[in-house]
Amino acid sequence: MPHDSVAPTPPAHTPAPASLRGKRIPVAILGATGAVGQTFVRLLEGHPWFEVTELAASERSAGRPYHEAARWIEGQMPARLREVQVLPCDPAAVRAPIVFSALDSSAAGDVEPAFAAAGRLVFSNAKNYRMAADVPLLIPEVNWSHVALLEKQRMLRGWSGALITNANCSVTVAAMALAPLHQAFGIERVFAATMQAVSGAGYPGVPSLDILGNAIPYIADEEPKIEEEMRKLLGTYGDGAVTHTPLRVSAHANRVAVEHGHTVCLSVGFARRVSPADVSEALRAWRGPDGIVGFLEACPSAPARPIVVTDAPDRPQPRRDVNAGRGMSVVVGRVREDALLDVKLVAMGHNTIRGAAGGSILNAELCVMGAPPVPAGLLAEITGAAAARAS
Ligand SMILES: NC(=O)C1=CN([C@@H]2O[C@H](COP(=O)(O)OP(=O)(O)OC[C@H]3O[C@@H](n4cnc5c(N)ncnc54)[C@H](OP(=O)(O)O)[C@@H]3O)[C@@H](O)[C@H]2O)C=CC1
Ligand SMILES: N[C@@H](CC(=O)OP(=O)(O)O)C(=O)O
Repeated sequence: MPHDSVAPTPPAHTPAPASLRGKRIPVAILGATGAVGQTFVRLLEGHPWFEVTELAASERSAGRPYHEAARWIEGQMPARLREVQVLPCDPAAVRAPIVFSALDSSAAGDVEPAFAAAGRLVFSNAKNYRMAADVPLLIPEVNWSHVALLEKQRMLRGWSGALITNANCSVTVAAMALAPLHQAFGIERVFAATMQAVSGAGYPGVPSLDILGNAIPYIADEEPKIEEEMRKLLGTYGDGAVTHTPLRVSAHANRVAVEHGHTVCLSVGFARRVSPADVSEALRAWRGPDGIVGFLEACPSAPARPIVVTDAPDRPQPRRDVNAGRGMSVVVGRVREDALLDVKLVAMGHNTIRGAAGGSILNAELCVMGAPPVPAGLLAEITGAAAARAS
């Protein structure tokens, strides 16, 4: 299939924004021992703008060298981090101005606001604050305009830092496929059935005897998250708030014996007559909102194409397509007429890269670039305060 399907590698050496003055920004990873935390470590190793300087996790891991605290899942742990001592998730112990959170939701609720209150720019993967009215829930190509919420958030909460969230991994895959169609034609109804990889359940996750040779038609809390987050992601920003789109969404969430890559089968009903050919054309042309395409092109983690459309009758497949765009592209195929709604299609994307760590890193890259409407001076304020703390 003609797409840029390659294994994840450190990002290309994109020129850094002038504001960095040749220096990389120190970043910390909270929840660094887990499946998403380790994906952050892998993706950030060799990153041209960010340098992982601190790793934090629970009290069970704090004080131990990283190689002892983390059971490394994929490839090799970067040698330079093996002996780094894991810190507790406490802003008094972790100094970096930018914090990537891969925390379990049981910890994220208290820890993430504590870091934002302590002047850090927090990029969260946890579910806790995604639906809060003053918290941006971002997929850059889908709804970057929602980052404008930060202004209100910092004022209302009195935070010198800020909190930005990522969407649930299944809804990320679905929303990337639906956003171009919603913008072009207006979607009224969506039926979504997922087939979700085991890495979505974290480490150690689902017991092997439950999942091998099996499919489990239940993932706790997943279906309401898909339905609600979709309406916020596809909503519009104006006057300091995001208006959720009045889309009717019905989701079925299933766990399958796949390592990485969430597949979502979608049937879509539009406000007007739309053909499969119209859908394919809109998906192929889509790059995201005009205002940020130039910024995205300069981001080391952005894929050349956010959506890769395939005409092959049996794709996308996680094993073959999950690393498209270094895990940052969503692959869409099987676009065809639907007897119940209008058009149906299949979307698949990497759950721990686009659906989690890679998505957060892309959000951070756009903030570093100051891609509008990021509040003016946000990064300078946060890194300046960090420099003052360090001196
Ligand atoms: N896996 C995926 O595809 C996706 C995951 N997410 C979300 O990302 C987050 C991380 O997921 P994942 O990596 O899969 O989960 P894991 O269970 O693999 O990792 C959880 C991490 O949280 C840490 N942690 C747990 N409890 C505490 C605590 N009380 N205080 C501090 N740290 C704690 C763990 O540290 P320790 O090792 O010390 O226990 C570990 O580092 C979750 O919120 C998840 O919902 C979002 C999208 C996709
Ligand atoms: N529930 C997802 C992963 C996840 O952690 O989602 P969330 O961050 O929305 O809880 C899965 O199992 O594949």
